[in-house]
Amino acid sequence: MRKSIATVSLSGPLSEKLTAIATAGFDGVEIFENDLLGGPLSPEEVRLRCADLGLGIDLYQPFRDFEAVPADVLARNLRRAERKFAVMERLGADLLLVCSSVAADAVDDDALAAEQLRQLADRAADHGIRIAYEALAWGRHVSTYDHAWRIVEQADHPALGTCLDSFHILSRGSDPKGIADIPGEKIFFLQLADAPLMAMDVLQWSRHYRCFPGQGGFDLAPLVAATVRAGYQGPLSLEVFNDVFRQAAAASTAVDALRSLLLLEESAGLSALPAAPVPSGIAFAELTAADTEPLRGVLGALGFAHTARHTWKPVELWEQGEARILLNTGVGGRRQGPALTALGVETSAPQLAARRAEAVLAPVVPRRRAPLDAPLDAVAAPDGTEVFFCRTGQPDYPSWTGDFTDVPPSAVPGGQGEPAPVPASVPVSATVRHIDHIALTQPWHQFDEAALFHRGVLGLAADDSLDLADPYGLVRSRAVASPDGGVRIVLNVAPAPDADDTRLQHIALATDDIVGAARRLKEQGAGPLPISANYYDDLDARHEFEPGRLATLAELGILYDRDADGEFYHCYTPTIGRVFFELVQRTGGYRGYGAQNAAVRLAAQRLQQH
Ligand SMILES: O=C(O)c1ccc(O)c(O)c1
Ligand SMILES: [Mg+2]
Repeated sequence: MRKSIATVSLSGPLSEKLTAIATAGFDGVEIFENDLLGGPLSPEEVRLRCADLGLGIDLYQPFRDFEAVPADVLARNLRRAERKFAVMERLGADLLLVCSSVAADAVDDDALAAEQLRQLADRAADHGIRIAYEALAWGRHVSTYDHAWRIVEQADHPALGTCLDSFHILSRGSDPKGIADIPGEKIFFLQLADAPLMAMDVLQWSRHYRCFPGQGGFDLAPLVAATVRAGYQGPLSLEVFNDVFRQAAAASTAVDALRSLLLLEESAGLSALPAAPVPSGIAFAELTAADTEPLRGVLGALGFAHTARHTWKPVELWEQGEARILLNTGVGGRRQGPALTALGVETSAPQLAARRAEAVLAPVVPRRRAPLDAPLDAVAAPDGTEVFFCRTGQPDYPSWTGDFTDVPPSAVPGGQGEPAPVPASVPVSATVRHIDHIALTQPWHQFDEAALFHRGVLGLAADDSLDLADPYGLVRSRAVASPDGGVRIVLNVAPAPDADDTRLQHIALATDDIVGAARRLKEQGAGPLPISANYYDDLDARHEFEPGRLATLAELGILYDRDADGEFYHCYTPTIGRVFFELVQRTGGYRGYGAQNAAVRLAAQRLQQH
């Protein structure tokens, strides 16, 4: 279907918004009046600019507080409307959105509202303009879509129809099924916005927290499907009022916006995007640093071995069980690091995954490949992390590991090919099994975008967003995971718009012997991060442990959580650059991340930094 977006959804001056909207690939725009009023471009210039960019002006909005008023007010409102019709003619726009009145002088009289809207439509028609009447969720007398439709029906004018807005409909808990009762040709416009589920005043909710479809808690697909089933043939148009998007870079917000519409169309059964299986695991995590020595030390202490190196890139492969970590010293123009710059996801169909990613506007990472390298498709996540689609060690597809040559432990100068020497008291058997999850701190303005990206590109499901207390602010956190937990990514947004290079990232490693692994770290002088004794007093108050257990946890800085499904033990290495490691042990069916302990961990990390 045709795809449009209201200019209010993006930051910047109108001309920049229009460029971003066209570049992302939209077909049309709703011109939000304030964007015109404050700008230097005349309506004719806006019209030309849109034409040059290949954008249609699908709607001009909003026209407020028109209907159900005393006669003298009506006369003034009609005069006001005539002026707007003139602007619209100069713009070349032929659809005006009229929102239900919030004015104190509006009366609760549907027949009067219908009669006055009919008069408005009659005058609009003289200019070749149509009117789309929309119920604001906080309208004074008209606040539901079915009520707005009844008035439109009563007015019975060909130039008057209704505008449906998913936010107003779903925020009030209205059932979109009733849309089926509206003749499709009387639905003049469809505006789409999602929002996180919140208990707050609906006007504030709408004006500050709307987000793109798929980023909030509303179920938009049935609403869109019902509207299309009713016979609606106009555009799917995003109208998002959001405090963060108002400040973010318009170009990336516009791409995020279009991606949300593509995914919504897919979930409403209106289009078929290339499908791909959900990834089954994390193939590798790649850390980039000018100096990888401190990371090697920690990896050794964690029980990893340097097993192979890339045939021609400055990249080392470190392995333990199914956990694979790449150390890349080819920092190029990038930060000195260390930083987590890439991750590989394990998929049965890497090419399908790449095709889907591209179809949902994931930027494809240009490949630098030597002729014999395995084909490796990668896309960039919103935070710049490269996501590679991998099929590791299977006969039916070239494995990325084929680009690495084994490093015999003895051949590595300084013995770096082996795990660091371990005192005899510590069992040398590897206890890390695989990468449990990866935590990526997102740029502050791309948190919602990141969750939708991982859902739409990788097929991961998003948990609810959580607020975690850091001594210097709140960290918002949202996990995205595959249904079986094979791939888990935790997206965090830092408390303050920190400089990029202070954004922390971490790799969590699954072990089935957290105490052994933590003790080994301790004996190697690589952690674990000390945790306040007060935490263990509280743990003691909340849970009963077998004798000696709590003391062991406290000694090794191991945090603990429990839910109805199982238990969770976790501890941390110190932070190196932007990166730290976590060891986790899950028992039973525990699926969380120890969010309960996040504040204590964040406080301990802050203490370590100072
Ligand atoms: O918040 C508002 O006033 C407003 C204006 C126009 C709309 O289409 C809308 O949904 C809300
Ligand atoms: Mg609206």
